[in-house]
Amino acid sequence: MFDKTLLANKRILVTGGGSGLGASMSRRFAELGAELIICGRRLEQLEQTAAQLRADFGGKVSVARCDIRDAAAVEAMMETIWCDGPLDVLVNNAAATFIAQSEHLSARAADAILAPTLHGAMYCTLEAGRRWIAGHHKGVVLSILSTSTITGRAFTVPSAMAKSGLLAMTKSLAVEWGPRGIRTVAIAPGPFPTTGATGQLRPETRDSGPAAQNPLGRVGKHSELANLASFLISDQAGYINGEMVVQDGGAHLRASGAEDLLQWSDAQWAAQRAARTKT
Ligand SMILES: CCCCCCCCCCC/C=C/C(=O)SCCNC(=O)CCNC(=O)[C@H](O)C(C)(C)COP(=O)(O)OP(=O)(O)OC[C@H]1O[C@@H](n2cnc3c(N)ncnc32)[C@H](O)[C@@H]1OP(=O)(O)O
Ligand SMILES: NC(=O)C1=CN([C@@H]2O[C@H](COP(=O)(O)OP(=O)(O)OC[C@H]3O[C@@H](n4cnc5c(N)ncnc54)[C@H](OP(=O)(O)O)[C@@H]3O)[C@@H](O)[C@H]2O)C=CC1
Repeated sequence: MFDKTLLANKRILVTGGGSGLGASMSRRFAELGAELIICGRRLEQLEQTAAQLRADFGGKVSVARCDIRDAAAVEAMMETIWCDGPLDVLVNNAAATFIAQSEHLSARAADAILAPTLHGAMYCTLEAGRRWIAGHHKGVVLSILSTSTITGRAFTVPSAMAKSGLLAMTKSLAVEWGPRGIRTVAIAPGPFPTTGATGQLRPETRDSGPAAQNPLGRVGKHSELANLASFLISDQAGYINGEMVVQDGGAHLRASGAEDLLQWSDAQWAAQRAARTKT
């Protein structure tokens, strides 16, 4: 689909690049010639993904153990990265969510979602952006958002709020940082099976799965998202700025993806709270 050198000479940080969609994007970027840095909280998971990428594609892949909720840790990670040269691309991928009745959300629960999803992505963007501007270096920020930015989404309100905030960041910085040579773009994926999404959104406990609800009758393939991401961060997309591309098979045109949960009984919600998974 792409020239094998599409991302040659690009140095890319993928937050949450050790697993899920972050790992799938990292894989495609490495295949297209990029140098990668992947970050997350679980060092062993990062090392395992990096070793596989090195073995498969032979390029340079580094890992950074970093909890992006911690602004000082993000700053330290960026300092370390810049010691070897500037990044060219930041992919804000790491995020958290779970389904819950909003009236049962404690402040700590709301913060557990907002902290990595909104604040963490913003810390990463500001740390990369200020270095690009100081060094007169071009950059691209790709943020992985959600169609909740268009529809809102019941039962995952902090996630919908965080993703909508990042869409505002994407549009605002397109204007503010565009003149500095920095593009900001986003993808709104529909359902793509991952351990994290399955664990937190519990499709197996819901009436009809995300594939059945989708106009195309299926969930997304990781390769589809990885290819879209590769295009958006490449120079071929050099005139796309401030845009969010929806990749959901048309699902959001039909419903937000949470309507089935309106039928849940109090007993089902109690069971959900009791069975909550932790990653
Ligand atoms: C493929 C299926 C798709 C079907 C639907 C289609 C629509 C798709 C659109 C999806 C949009 C976005 C998707 C995603 O983001 S998917 C990625 C999800 N991945 C993750 O969440 C991974 C990262 N997760 C984590 O880091 C943690 O699991 C998490 C942050 C969620 C919680 O861990 P943390 O250690 O921070 O939290 P604590 O255990 O300390 O708890 C803090 C407070 O939060 C409350 N809590 C935690 N989990 C739950 C829960 N499941 N339900 C209710 N409350 C929860 C916890 O009780 C604490 O509060 P209190 O101290 O007040 O008790
Ligand atoms: N899968 C889907 O259906 C959809 C996904 N999305 C979005 O796509 C992106 C990827 O989702 P998906 O792959 O499913 O999620 P996963 O839960 O599978 O992966 C999340 C990744 O983020 C990392 N991460 C989580 N919290 C932190 C933190 N505080 N600091 C650093 N890294 C962290 C995790 O690593 P570690 O645990 O080691 O920290 C993990 O590698 C997210 O932005 C999500 O909102 C949007 C719509 C649908």
